[in-house]
Amino acid sequence: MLDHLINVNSEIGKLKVVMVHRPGKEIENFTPEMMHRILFDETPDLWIAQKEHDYFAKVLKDHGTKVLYIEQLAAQSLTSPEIKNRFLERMLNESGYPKGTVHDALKAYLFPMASQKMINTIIAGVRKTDVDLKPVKHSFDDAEHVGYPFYMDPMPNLYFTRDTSACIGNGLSINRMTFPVRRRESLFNDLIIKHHPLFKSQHIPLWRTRNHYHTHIEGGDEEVLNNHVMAIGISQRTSIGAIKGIALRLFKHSHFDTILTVLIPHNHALMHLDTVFTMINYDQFTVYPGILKNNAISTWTITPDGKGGLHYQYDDNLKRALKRVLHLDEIDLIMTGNGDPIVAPREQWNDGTNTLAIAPGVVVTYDRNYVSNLILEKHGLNVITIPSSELSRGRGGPRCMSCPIYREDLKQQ
Ligand SMILES: NC(=[NH2+])NCCC[C@H](N)C(=O)O
Repeated sequence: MLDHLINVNSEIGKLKVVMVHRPGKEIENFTPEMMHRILFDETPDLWIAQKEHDYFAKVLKDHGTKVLYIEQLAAQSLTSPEIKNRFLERMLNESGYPKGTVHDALKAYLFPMASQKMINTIIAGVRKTDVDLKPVKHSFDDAEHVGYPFYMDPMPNLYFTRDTSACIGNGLSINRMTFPVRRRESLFNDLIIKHHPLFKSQHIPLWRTRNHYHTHIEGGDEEVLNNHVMAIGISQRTSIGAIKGIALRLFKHSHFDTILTVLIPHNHALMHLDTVFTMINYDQFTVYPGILKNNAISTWTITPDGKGGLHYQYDDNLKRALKRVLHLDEIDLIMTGNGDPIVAPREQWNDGTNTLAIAPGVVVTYDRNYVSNLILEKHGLNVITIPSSELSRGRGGPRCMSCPIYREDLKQQ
């Protein structure tokens, strides 16, 4: 048993413990007209997606990583009827049913289930036809939901475990997600950190909680570059207010003293910093060329101002900013799709930039992005590819599908 289970002081330290989610019924339990709202661009084939995810998990295990499943951790955290009841009430409340007839019917349907079945059912979504409740005809309260098939929406994005929480140092950022469809996911992280036997007695510091209603941050934007420097994307999913909040907390209560913020286009394709920039070795990074207009990009380096506030240093050159904060003489920015004007956007769309380092210079990538993979190999990376035809339809890659909990500290920091 590791003396403290959360330890992430880099993006590249050997990955010892990771949390994932095996895609379930939730990625087939939606219609094409729901896709935009639930942040999907396709309707994946569940059976193949599960085979692909099992392959991903096996690659991690074969390289010495303990793979934990969030759905199992959540069920194992329901260690008493009181904890189960409190969790379900929070889930029903955030699903729109704080009380009333629908609340009562959903409670009667879910609470008697065994813990794992209840967790899996919540993730998969609850249809109106699943529940023993005859809707009141012509009810004004239901007027907006007539014909909508669900009482509780499915959670098809849960297999992107990177986003709802981020392990930083020995603590955790539990995230207020940007879009409603993903907001309930971090209830699982909250449950696990408070009640799972692996975590509850570890007094894990929280750098951010999900209880923020005007700011949002997602783990795809939170990159731990080393044991005192983070990179955080200013993106469609992470707001300035959230960055200021986590910076103040980290600077006051942790060994982190520098946050390199990177302004990226606010859109679905480039939704998180890790869709356009990842660290893969001591001095090597993947970068999507589409974020570098004439090689320029806006960055602000945030550091403590010595009076309890924040100091900002602007730089429009990513390479210069990275060398400065990481104290590196030279760095290797490896372009997605080898910088080709057609291949780069195409492979970025299928997460060719979204690599997962499992050790310095050892990366897991999607096999479909063969140009990006080849250029990584030419730059000396050990590239381990995984099948991805269905997993990629959720618009996330290997880094998105993994929440590192424990990485070995690097010899050289
Ligand atoms: N870290 C990441 N890049 N996560 C990708 C998440 C994809 C998911 N469909 C969403 O839009 O939220």
